Amino acid sequence: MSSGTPIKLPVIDFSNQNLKPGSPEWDSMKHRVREALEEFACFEASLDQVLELRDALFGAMEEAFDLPLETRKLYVSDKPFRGYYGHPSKLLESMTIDEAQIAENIEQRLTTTMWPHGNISFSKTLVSFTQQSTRLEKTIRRLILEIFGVEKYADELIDNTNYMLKLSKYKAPQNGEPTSGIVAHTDQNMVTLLYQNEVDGLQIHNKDGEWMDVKPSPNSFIVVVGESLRAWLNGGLSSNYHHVLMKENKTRYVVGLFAGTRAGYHVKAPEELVNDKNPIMFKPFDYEEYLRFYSAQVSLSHFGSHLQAYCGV
Ligand SMILES: O=C(O)CCC(=O)C(=O)O
Ligand SMILES: [Fe+2]
Repeated sequence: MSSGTPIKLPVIDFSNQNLKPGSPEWDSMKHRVREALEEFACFEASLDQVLELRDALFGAMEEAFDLPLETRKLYVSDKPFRGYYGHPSKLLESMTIDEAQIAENIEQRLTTTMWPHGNISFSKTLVSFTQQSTRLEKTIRRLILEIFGVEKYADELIDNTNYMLKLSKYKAPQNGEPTSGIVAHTDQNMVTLLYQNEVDGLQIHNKDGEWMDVKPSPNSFIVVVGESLRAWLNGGLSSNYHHVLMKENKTRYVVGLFAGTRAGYHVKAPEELVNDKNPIMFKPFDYEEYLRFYSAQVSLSHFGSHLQAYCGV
């Protein structure tokens, strides 16, 4: 296990809520996002507004996870969501929310699994967090599509997005030795945003295949490109190899927002990105169907590019 070298990822500020596509600020962010993704397949997106939720979010997670269960992961989706991400044994609750019912649903289905009598303030915090982070993700995806000159597909792609919120706790190492929190992988979805408490642990591969410690600021999300976006862009971006190594003697809490595509939507590179020099890399696939294949491969401890094995051309 590698101790890792500290790295400061490029930080791109998304706090301006009036940011308009086509404005000079938008164009300069686009260039910075492109540079960051080419170099690291990863960057920090800062959003000052999230600081208002920080104490409430991690405070409630500490309380909620302080129950007999070892690990708690909760899944929230803003559209009907079936299946799971990762190991089903770790799935505590899967649920759907829609704009109108978002607060009520979280209240009833999510917090009651942690607090038998509900927890209104935590549900409100989660609703605000979901709204802030999904909005940020959509902006980032628009910028990325523009980088590749295919922004005309942004609405369609975003409309076919399924969001999942995963709340995770990583226990401090028991005997002082660095302990694996999550094994090395690439994300299989489109884009992931990670928001953590003050305890670091995420490591990413740099271009030379060395592990780098990621140290995000309190107002930053770590943005990770997944395999589905790589496939949709016909290999235009790489997806980032990462894992979690727990080194500090403290508990780490992370909220991850996973943007994937909904069942029935075929992930397929637009024709603009396919030509003689860049032949199509993956056959069109349904993300949810692919996830079933992926989960089976992972539980058999098979490594390598699962997407390549599933639908590589
Ligand atoms: O906890 C983290 O920082 C990373 C989690 C992760 O990589 C994942 O859930 O896919
Ligand atoms: Fe991941």
